[in-house]
Amino acid sequence: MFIGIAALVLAVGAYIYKEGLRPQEILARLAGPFAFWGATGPQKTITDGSENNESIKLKQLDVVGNGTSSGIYKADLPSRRDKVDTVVVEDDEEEDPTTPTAPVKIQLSIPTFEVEASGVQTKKGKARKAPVEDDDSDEDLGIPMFPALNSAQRASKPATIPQAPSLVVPGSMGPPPLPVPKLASGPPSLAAPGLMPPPPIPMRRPAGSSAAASARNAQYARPGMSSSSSLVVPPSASSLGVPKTSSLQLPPTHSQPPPKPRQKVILTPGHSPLDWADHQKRLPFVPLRRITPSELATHGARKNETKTYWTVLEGKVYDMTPYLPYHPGGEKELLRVAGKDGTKLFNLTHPWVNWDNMLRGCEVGILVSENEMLKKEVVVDSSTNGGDEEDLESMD
Ligand code: HEM
Repeated sequence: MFIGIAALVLAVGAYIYKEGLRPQEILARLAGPFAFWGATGPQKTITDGSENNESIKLKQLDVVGNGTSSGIYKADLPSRRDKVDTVVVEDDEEEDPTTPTAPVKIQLSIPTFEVEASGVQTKKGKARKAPVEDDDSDEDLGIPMFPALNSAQRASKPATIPQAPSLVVPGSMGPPPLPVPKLASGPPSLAAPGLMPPPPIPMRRPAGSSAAASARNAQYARPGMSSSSSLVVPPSASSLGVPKTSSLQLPPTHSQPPPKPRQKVILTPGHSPLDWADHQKRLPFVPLRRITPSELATHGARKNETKTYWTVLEGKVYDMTPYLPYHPGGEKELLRVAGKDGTKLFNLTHPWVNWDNMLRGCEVGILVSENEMLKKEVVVDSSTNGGDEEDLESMD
């Protein structure tokens, strides 16, 4: 008895070892003969289409649609297989071939997952051959169909994973950041963000902005930048808050008023400066004498019966009549000082001109006041000899 039981156990063990059955499969084999007890529908068997054509019993769990053979079946696989390409369903019942086929869903007991066989076709009235979804994971049934989120397989294949931040496993090395294209001569704002702040956006100044704003913007101008520096308005003392009476007042930007436009006239031929120099040498000598302002006035521009025009420069009286056609500024300008002292206006116009040398041949005397002329006349009358020439020399 004992030997018989031992032999039976050994035989069963050898069979299990030969078939490579798992515990679930063993239980399924043992419960197979009693499966019809819980059957809710007709019994079906499927074959895997392989050479040994091993049959698999099905237990219909649910009916899909009107087809009697369509539904969800529970299959008890007799053994482990690498692939089940084709499932042939042998129906016990006769079916109408014209009945539209419906998908057959097979729930395998080893392991517990569903194989959906779509497009089931009737074979010779009774048999059905339907392609079954390939089951490559039959050998590794305990491994999930897809790599787990924290698996090394997913982390080692960053290229196949979309670059979505949510799929990056914490703690693992994610894919390297995409290279950001940089322009060699582009502004810093085109570089990778976060390296340096973007440059300040140039704000357009409102019309009538103060010169202080220009001074603030001037600090961004590089020295030697003529384009920007020429457009920057130099700050004035008032714009910088410095009172005009303060000793810290900035020097004026313009030390003198802007020069007036040249007023040179086109001289007639033969009246150039060189011509005047030559003409001056040939002027007749005129003895110098004392000239009062009243006499000077008779040689003015208006009410002049003498038709000669005199002026006074630094106390010397000049007859500028021969110089009128030689004056580069025109006769009209020269006649403005006729009959009066023209020193101030002369120096305002062209202080660089050596008038003493230019008008040497035009000198007629010296300007004396009316009182001095009267005193001199008294002196002359009291003396026996006329001393006019001595007096003029002493005056010089
Ligand atoms: C009376 C003695 C004067 C002499 C000898 C004289 C001589 C000259 C000379 C040599 C120039 C040429 C300067 C240059 O090219 O740089 C000149 C220009 C001129 N002068 Fe006179 N001048 C006299 C009086 C006056 C007076 C009284 C006025 C006006 C009120 C006047 C108005 C001018 C003007 C407007 C120019 C042209 C300046 C310019 O644009 O270049 N001048 N004068």
